[in-house]
Amino acid sequence: MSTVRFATNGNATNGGTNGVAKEAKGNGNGNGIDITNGGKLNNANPPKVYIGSPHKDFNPSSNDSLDGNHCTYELVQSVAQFLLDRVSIRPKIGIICGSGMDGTTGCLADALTNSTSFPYETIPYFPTPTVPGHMGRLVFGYLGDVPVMCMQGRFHYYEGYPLWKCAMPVRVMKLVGVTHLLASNAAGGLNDNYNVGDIMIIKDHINLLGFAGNNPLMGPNDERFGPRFPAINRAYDAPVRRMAKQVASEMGINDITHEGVYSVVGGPSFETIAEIRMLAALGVDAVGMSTVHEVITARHCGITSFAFSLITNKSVTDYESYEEPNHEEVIDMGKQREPVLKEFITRLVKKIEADRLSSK
Ligand SMILES: O=P(O)(O)O[C@@H]1C[C@H](O)[C@@H](CO)O1
Ligand code: HPA
Repeated sequence: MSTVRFATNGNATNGGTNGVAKEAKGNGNGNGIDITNGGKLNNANPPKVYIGSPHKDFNPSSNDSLDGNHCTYELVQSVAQFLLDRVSIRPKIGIICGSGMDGTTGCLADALTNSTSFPYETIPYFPTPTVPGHMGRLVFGYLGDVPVMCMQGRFHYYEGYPLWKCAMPVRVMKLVGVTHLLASNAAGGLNDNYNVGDIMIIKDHINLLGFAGNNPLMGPNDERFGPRFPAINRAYDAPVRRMAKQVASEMGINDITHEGVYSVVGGPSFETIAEIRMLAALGVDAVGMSTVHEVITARHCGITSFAFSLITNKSVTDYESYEEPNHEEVIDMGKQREPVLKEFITRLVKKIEADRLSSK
């Protein structure tokens, strides 16, 4: 595996030859309006849409930057171009590894061959993960002969990033050419039939953060990514879910594989007993702190999405219980299940690729 260390975050040192430094400079006044033209709109240089900027007048005076509260299509494009300039493979499948599956050793990303790896801090404008167990590398390579790009570590709302920024790498995937997203996560199991170590294929979600008025698509919308009001009722692709169930049968792990509803909470505190009981009453089978913002962002820009949870702990529903969930058990369970999950994902990736090529 080769590791690329070209530039520190936001400071591309390539002199603009790959479009990164050039794009990052914007037009000098930061709003896409040609001030040499009496402030009139210049059609060749339409105003930029500052995605994820619910603040002020959507007209930041500084250069485009992910440090502040805004981001543009052009900026995401420049990040994608930065990567495309440095790798030769063109993956159609993007993978996001959840807690415990993205550690330093034995993780899925290590299974990639002919790989090139970018620590997040070397990718312009990329956030950096702060959670133990989330390594923080973007790895391009082949998984069972299929080209993929793999996020070894993701971003959570509780780390302090707005949701659009947590999900920004999904938009980078889109502009790199990805058509299918596979996301994994660690989750607490609410369904009585689930055991620790089981896999839950996500068939739907309840976006509790969205109920509270927080969504990765909030703020101005750039139609080049997708529509203002995207449908999300078919977010978890049925054919890919069928393929995943087929994989589970082939691997002989049907008894530990389920299909269910995932709900996202903001974290980082785990849930109270009353909250778990409420979620169970709502029909939630597993609860976690990620994935939903990524899938919404992926569906918005037309990426076919699949996600699954590894049940790393059973949610506590009993006031008499002395059990407490903790992050260490989450990571331990991820490590224990690593070989099974690696096989599961590798086989699924092969099926998706075969299906993609046959339906061309
Ligand atoms: O990134 P995921 O959703 O796998 O991580 C879960 C949620 C928290 O980040 C952490 C709690 O232990 O695991
Ligand atoms: N709750 C929320 N997130 C989680 C859990 C949980 O019980 N386990 C792993 N991630």
